[in-house]
Amino acid sequence: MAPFQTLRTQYTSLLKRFNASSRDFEVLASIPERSPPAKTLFVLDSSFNPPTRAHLRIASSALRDHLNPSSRLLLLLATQNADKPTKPASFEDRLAMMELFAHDLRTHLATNSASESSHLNRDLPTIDICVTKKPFFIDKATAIEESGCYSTPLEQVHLTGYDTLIRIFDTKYYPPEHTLKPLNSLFSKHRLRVTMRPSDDWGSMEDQQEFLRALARGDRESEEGPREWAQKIQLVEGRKANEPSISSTRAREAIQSAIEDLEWLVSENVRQYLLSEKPYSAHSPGTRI
Ligand SMILES: Nc1ncnc2c1ncn2[C@@H]1O[C@H](COP(=O)(O)OP(=O)(O)OP(=O)(O)O)[C@@H](O)[C@H]1O
Ligand SMILES: NC(=O)c1ccc[n+]([C@@H]2O[C@H](COP(=O)(O)O)[C@@H](O)[C@H]2O)c1
Repeated sequence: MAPFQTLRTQYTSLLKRFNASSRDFEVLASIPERSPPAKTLFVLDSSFNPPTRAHLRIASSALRDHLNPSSRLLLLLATQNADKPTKPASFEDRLAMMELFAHDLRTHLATNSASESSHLNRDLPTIDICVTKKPFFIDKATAIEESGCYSTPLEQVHLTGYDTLIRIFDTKYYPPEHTLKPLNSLFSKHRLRVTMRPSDDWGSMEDQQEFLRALARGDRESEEGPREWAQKIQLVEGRKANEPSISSTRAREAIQSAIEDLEWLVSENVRQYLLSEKPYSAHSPGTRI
């Protein structure tokens, strides 16, 4: 692994090249660099601000469930968000942390799968560090398809949390008709694997399962969301009831006021980067407001 500052400098120039290009999607790095052709793409789209152990669980559980030597994981950073304005850390810090997270994830998979399945150790998935300018899932999926980086047709499995599923199904994002019809381009070829995220804001596990049952009953057909789409969405459990909830917000708060909590909020190399490079400090070279 390159030293932190080298990593950051590398991503600064890769990002500059991407921003200056007309491309909507680019693979900036692959870990390891050489890899067999992919047959299924798992896509974890996130702000990675910073990457957390929740992201680690989402990705590792998907990769373990669909064990296949030709599975590929894309860690996808969107440089434009559908709702949130850009805030620290800088994109180059986030990309550096994504690469460190990719190493942590591969170590986690190797360590935790040894007794369950010896072949995963040999065939740890390749992880691509990617960027897109597209904030919406329908456009991200098309940008990946059209990038020429992967053979086509190739199924994408987008890994999201329940809060993101709700926003994918919010017609406010689809002008001018404001129906669910634009999602057809996603569900005709691709799938969602959604981790439940019970909370006061998003409801209990039962409430979250009911969302999918309602779709399967045809409750969204009046908005042009056919019931068959429910078969393309897999809901999986996230944290156990007795485990604390993890989010990037919580990790950012821990940096300010409870630095010891970073141990269970983020993976080890990401923690080391946060402690050494201080990407959320007001004096960080890349801080963006
Ligand atoms: N604890 C979690 N449980 C389930 N899904 C999660 C969890 N944390 C993140 N995700 C999902 O991972 C994806 C990327 O997450 P995102 O970058 O928005 O993280 P976040 O922790 O929600 O960020 P922030 O706290 O900065 O709003 C989203 O689809 C989100 O729903
Ligand atoms: N309808 C959509 O496709 C839709 C809606 C809201 C957010 N998003 C995206 O989901 C991702 C996660 O969003 P947050 O970082 O706001 O949780 C971001 O890339 C964001 O742009 C997509």
